[in-house]
Amino acid sequence: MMNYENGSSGPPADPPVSQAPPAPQAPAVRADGLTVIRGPRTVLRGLDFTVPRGQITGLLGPSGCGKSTLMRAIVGTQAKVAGTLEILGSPAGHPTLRTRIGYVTQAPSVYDDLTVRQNLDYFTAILAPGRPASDHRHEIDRVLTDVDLTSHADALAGNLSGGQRSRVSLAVALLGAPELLVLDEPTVGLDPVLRRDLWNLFHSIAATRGATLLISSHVMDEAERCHRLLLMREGEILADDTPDALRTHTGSETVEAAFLHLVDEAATAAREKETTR
Ligand SMILES: Nc1ncnc2c1ncn2[C@@H]1O[C@H](COP(=O)(O)OP(=O)(O)OP(=O)(O)O)[C@@H](O)[C@H]1O
Repeated sequence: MMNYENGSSGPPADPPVSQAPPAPQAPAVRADGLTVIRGPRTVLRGLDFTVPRGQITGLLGPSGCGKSTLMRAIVGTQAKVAGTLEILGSPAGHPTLRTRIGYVTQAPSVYDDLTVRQNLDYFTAILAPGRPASDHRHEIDRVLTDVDLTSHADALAGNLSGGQRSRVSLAVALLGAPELLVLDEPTVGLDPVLRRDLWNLFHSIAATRGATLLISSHVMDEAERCHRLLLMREGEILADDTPDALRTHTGSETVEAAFLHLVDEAATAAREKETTR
């Protein structure tokens, strides 16, 4: 005999298809005790941080503090990585991440003797081997529009300006609509107008595609353009916060002043630790 609880006379209504709450989406990056050794040096020392999805996180710190090393670890090209490093819910370097991450290194990786479109054709063929070129056309047109290079599609990459070549590299990274874009100092050496245009492009990529961008820079004024910041120094994370919160917590007017405040604070804490030994 059926036993209906709650006093109703009929059978219970069908349960919802899934009563379990949706699993929270893993952050774009989760690091726990992340340590990297390069040659004789410990370059990253036990980093703990997360990078949320759908936002622009700036990775800022002086030259040599370990920004590129951290990015290499995130994209899975760095050896001697210890601790936990999860990217989009999978361990860094997992083969399924290859098409989900776009990476632009400091040196634009484009072939000078190919046109912009030929470069994109070539990299698309690597990303999706075996697909006929006609299938890629729409996507290549889309990334050319994204980086505003449609009118230079048939120019030889070797004849482009530095800023245009950087944008070709970015277009290559955008192929396949990756969920995470890792950009290593993409604005270095560019004039202020190009830098502004690139930052506008980064914001439009985050807003229209919902992509996560991790962008390194050693120019502190670029910090103000990020949703969140990871401030690094000598292989450690000094702060992980929004630009507003950083300024407020340190009583500083600019992120640069906040950074210097945190450096001084860390030095004082280290001295105190030393004298209490
Ligand atoms: N192949 C290597 N072997 C040993 N040490 C290395 C190697 N490559 C880099 N390093 C060291 O690791 C540290 C971090 O370098 P990394 O390139 O990550 O810094 P960065 O913050 O990206 O610097 P920049 O802003 O100048 O690009 C530096 O002190 C550097 O000397």
